[in-house]
Amino acid sequence: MTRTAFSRKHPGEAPTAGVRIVHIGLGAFHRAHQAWYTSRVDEGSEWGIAAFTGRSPAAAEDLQPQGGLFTLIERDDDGDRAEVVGSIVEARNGADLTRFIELLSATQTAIITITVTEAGYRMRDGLPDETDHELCADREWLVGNLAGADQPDPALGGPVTTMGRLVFGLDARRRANAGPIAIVPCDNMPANGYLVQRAIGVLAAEVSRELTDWIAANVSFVSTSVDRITPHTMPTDLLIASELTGWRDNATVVTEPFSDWVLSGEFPAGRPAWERSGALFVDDLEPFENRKLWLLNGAHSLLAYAGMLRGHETVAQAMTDQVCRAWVGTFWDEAVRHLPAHGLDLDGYRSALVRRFTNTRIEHRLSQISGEGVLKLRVRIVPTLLAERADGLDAGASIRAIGSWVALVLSGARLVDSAGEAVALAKSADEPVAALLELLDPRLVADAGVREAVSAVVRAERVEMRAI
Ligand SMILES: NC(=O)c1ccc[n+]([C@@H]2O[C@H](COP(=O)([O-])OP(=O)(O)OC[C@H]3O[C@@H](n4cnc5c(N)ncnc54)[C@H](O)[C@@H]3O)[C@@H](O)[C@H]2O)c1
Ligand SMILES: O=P(O)(O)OC[C@@H](O)[C@@H](O)[C@H](O)[C@H](O)CO
Repeated sequence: MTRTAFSRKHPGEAPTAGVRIVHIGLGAFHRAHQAWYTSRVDEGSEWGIAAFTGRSPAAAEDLQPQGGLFTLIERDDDGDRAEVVGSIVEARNGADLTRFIELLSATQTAIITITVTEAGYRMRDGLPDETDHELCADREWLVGNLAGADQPDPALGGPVTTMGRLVFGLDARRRANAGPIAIVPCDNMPANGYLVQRAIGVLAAEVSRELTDWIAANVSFVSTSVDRITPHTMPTDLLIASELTGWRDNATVVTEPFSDWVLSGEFPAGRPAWERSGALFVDDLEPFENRKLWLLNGAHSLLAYAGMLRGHETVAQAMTDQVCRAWVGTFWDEAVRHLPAHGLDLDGYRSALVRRFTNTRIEHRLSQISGEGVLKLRVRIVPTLLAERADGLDAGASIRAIGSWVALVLSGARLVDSAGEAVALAKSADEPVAALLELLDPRLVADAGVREAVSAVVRAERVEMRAI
């Protein structure tokens, strides 16, 4: 598939728009979500996306020869529907700082969206992680290279982390006097806009007063709640895509029909009319993000750890296990007690989640969800657990989720985690359960009831522990 060939066959369907959106983190989710939302409302081809990979250049290498075009398969219980999405007009290696800086220095660039996973922000306790070696190196580079009068040449290299690259890019925009811009993180983290604002604020303050002032006057940080279950693409999906579209595509993405995007914040240089494809713009994001992070992502993490311990491999499989399903129901009962009773249609949301989780044709692997447990459990499960305990309740299902993670860690299961060193240290502590809980939140360790209940889950699981 190439853009020229596609346009020839479908005149008018995929003209190449100029770049107005820069994206960082060219994974499956960006393609199924922000790129798709944009493609549905950009009839005038005004809002082209230049998408940069977060780390490995592989996604750009697949997409660039296709001119950024890719097939999105919407996979429902009763079939697949494919469309070719044309909103990504450039796919770039994230290390291509020359193009990145050029685009951020251009007035027409109005928005930066980000999907680099929770770990990609390299934050710890709400601040840039001081123990992250790459981030420390980037901080040194920023201070050493941006404080002077001349802009460093991006062709000679520069930061490697997302936050480092953003600060470099914003400083270039300031120097180019290219005007305001909105930064729109789309990862599953509470108050993600504020988080990025804080990280960038800390790094920029180390660079110069001019940069800090310019950011305060010109950069809007938009917080978002994003939703569309998008598993990793399987090799057979590429064949299915070419059968459905007649195009050979190396960058196919499979997703569910459902999608949701709630945003809060300003777009000082304009934006696509995303509301026409269903996005919701609100003043108060928190109830929406808690509903999504706790009910959907919390249940996902519970199913991942408890389901893996029970031998399941996918969300849909785990949902057919009545034991797992009952734990999910109880977890939802716990979580909804701490959400606003009105305005969120919690019953409808839960019913929809059951339908989405039991879509057997979506192969969403528990192992994919199980990664980054430390960061994920903190925002997906711990808030409900603490709120339940504060109300004098046992928080049994929240404890099941965390206890299952602890049991898996102690069983030696290979769980991907950027906090892997700290997890390994905790695992070898005299009291590993307490040390692992401490990593998630010190308040968990301070509650003897939680410690005992988690230990009970671990003891019960270890009896039947299989090699994983
Ligand atoms: N997949 C989903 O169902 C889904 C739904 C909602 C939100 N999200 C959010 O999107 C994120 C990405 O999901 P995906 O499906 O695109 O995953 P993916 O594995 O397809 O892509 C991940 C992207 O993040 C980049 N990345 C990973 N670690 C990084 C790091 N440390 N620094 C910089 N970049 C890094 C990768 O290079 C890649 O571009 C999720 O972590 C989540 O926060 C995903
Ligand atoms: O993508 P992750 O690894 O942050 O989390 C795994 C899933 O819980 C997540 O991707 C959900 O499927 C998604 O948030 C649904 O919108």
